[in-house]
Amino acid sequence: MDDILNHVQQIFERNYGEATYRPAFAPLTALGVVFGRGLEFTWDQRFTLYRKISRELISLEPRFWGKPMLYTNSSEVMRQIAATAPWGKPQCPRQPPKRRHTRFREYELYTDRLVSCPGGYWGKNLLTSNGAEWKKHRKIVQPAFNNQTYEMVWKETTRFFNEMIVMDNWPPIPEESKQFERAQTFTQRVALCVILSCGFGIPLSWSDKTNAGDDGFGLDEGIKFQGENATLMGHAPSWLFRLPFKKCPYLIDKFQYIRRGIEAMRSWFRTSIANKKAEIANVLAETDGDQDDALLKRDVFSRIVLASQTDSALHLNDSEITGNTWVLFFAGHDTTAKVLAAAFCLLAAHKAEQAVVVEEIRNVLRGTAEESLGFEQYGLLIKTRSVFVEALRMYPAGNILLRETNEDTTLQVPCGTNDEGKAVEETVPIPKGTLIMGDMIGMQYNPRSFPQPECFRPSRWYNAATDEAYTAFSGGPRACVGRRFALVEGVCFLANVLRHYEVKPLLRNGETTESWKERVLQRTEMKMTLGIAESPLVFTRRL
Ligand code: HEM
Repeated sequence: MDDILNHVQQIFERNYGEATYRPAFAPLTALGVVFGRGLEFTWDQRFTLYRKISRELISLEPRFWGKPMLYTNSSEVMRQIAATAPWGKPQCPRQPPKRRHTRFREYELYTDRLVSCPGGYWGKNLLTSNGAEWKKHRKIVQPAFNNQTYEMVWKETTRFFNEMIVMDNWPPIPEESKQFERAQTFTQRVALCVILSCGFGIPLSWSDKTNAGDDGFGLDEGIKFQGENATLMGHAPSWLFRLPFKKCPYLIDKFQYIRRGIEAMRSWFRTSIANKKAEIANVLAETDGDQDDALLKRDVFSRIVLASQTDSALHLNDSEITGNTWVLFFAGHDTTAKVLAAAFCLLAAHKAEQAVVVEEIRNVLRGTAEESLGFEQYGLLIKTRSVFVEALRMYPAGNILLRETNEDTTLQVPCGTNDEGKAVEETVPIPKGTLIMGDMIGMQYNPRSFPQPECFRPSRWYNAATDEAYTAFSGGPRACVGRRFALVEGVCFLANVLRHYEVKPLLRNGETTESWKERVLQRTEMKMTLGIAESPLVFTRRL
C-alpha cells in the first residue's frame, strides 16, 4: 500500500511540482473536519482555488495527515471519471485493517473510504457500487424512473402544496404574509412527502406523523440526524457509540442520539420492507405468480423489494434491499429540498427574475382550460425550470464526486484556448490508485463553463437542449437516476408557490436587503449534502 502511495506522490510531484493546496489534514478525514473546514474549503475557495494557478486539475497534499488527491473543476474531466472502468467509487475493504498491524497512512486511507461507503451502515447499493454490481442495481432501479412516475410526482407535489397552504395556514387573503426563519421547514417536508408517496408508494397527507420507530423518532428527523452525524458515523467504529462516557454528558447525549437514530431508521427500513414483501406475496398469490403485474412495479421501492423474489441475475439480498432503500430515501429528498430553499432565497434577492418567472407561469396558465398547472405544462415552464437549475448550480447539493482508478490511465484536461479560440487539452498520466474529487462546487463556478459564475442568471439555461447539460447531476451512464424526478418536483412546487405568493427577504431590525444577501446567500452548510445555511423569507399572497 505504501508503495502505491509513494508512487502516487512521486507522480504528483513530477506532474505538478509543489502541491497546489496544502492543508494540514486531508479534508475528507476526521482530523480534516475537526481541525480544518473539511470539504467546506471548496466553497470558501470557489473563486480562487483553480484560478490562482489557471489549472482545472490541481493537487492537494496534506502537510501532516492524509493521502494526496487530485481535485478538478472541469465538467469534461468529471465526465471521464464519472464513466465506468478504470474509474470507480472507492470501496470499503472487505476486512477493516487491524490498527495494530497497520501503518499510519493505510489506516487513514481506510477512513477516507468509509466516507464514500455508507453501505457500511446500510448495505450495498446503487450509489456506492461499481462494475457488474452497479449495473445490476441500476437495471433494477432505472425502469421505475419513467414518465408515469414523473406524472405522479407532479400530481402529488400539487396535492401536497394544496394541503400545505391549508394545514400550515398560509394566508388565503391578498397582501397577507407568512414568515419563515428557515424555508427548509417546508421544502424538506414537501420533498419527504413526495419521495414517500412516489418513491415508496406510501400515501400520506401533509400533516401525517411519519414515525420511524416506536419511540417517536420521526422520518423528518432521520435526514437531520444523518446529515449532522455523517462524518462521525463515517469515521468512528459503531461500537464507539455503545461505550458509557459517564463523565461527559455531551458525549452521552450525542452517542445516545446516534444509536437511537440508527435503530429508528433501521427499524423503519425493516418494517417497510416486510410490509412490501407481504403486499408482493398477496399480489403474486392473486395473479398466479405473474411477476410482470403492473401493481408490483409501480414505484421504485416495489421494484427493489420485488428483486428479492427472483432467482435471476437481478436478485437482491436483504442487505442490498436495505442499502438501496437508504439511498432512495436520503438521495431522493434532501437534495431537492435544499435546492428549493436556495431557489426561493435567490428569487427573493432578485425581484426582476421573480417577475420573469411569474409572467411565464401566468402565460402558461392562460393557455390552459384548467385552474391548475398539469404535468403537460412541465415542458413549457422553461424559465421556472431554469431558476431551479441555476439555484442548483449556485448551491450544488450533491457536492462530492469521489473516484479512484484501478489501473494506470490518462485524463484529457482542458488547459485554455489556442490562437483560434478553440479549447486545448493536455493529456495527464494518472497512476493506479489515484483518488480524484470531482469538485462539484468548483465546476459550477468555473468561469469557462459559466461566465460570471457569481451572478444568478437563470437565462443561461433557457436553451439547454437536454437534461445532460445540468452537470450538477453528474453526467454519462452514472448520472443521477433521480434527475428528472427532482426537476419535475422542483418546477411544480416553485410554480405553485410563486403563482400565489411573492417571496421577499425576511429582514432583521435595521437590516438592508444588501446585508441580508451577504448574510444569507454567502453562507452554506455541508451536512452530507450542500445547502444554504439560513433561509429567512416572507411569503405574501398575491392579488
Ligand atoms: C436536486 C436534486 C439532486 C441532486 C443535486 C442530485 C445529485 C446527484 C449526483 C451529483 C449524483 C452522482 C453521485 C456520484 O456519482 O458520486 C447522483 C446520483 C444518484 N442520485 Fe441524485 N440528485 C438529486 C436528486 C435525486 C433524487 C430525487 C433521487 C431519487 C429519487 C436521486 C437518486 C440518486 C441515485 C440512486 C444516484 C446513484 C446513481 C448511480 O450511481 O447510478 N437523486 N445524484
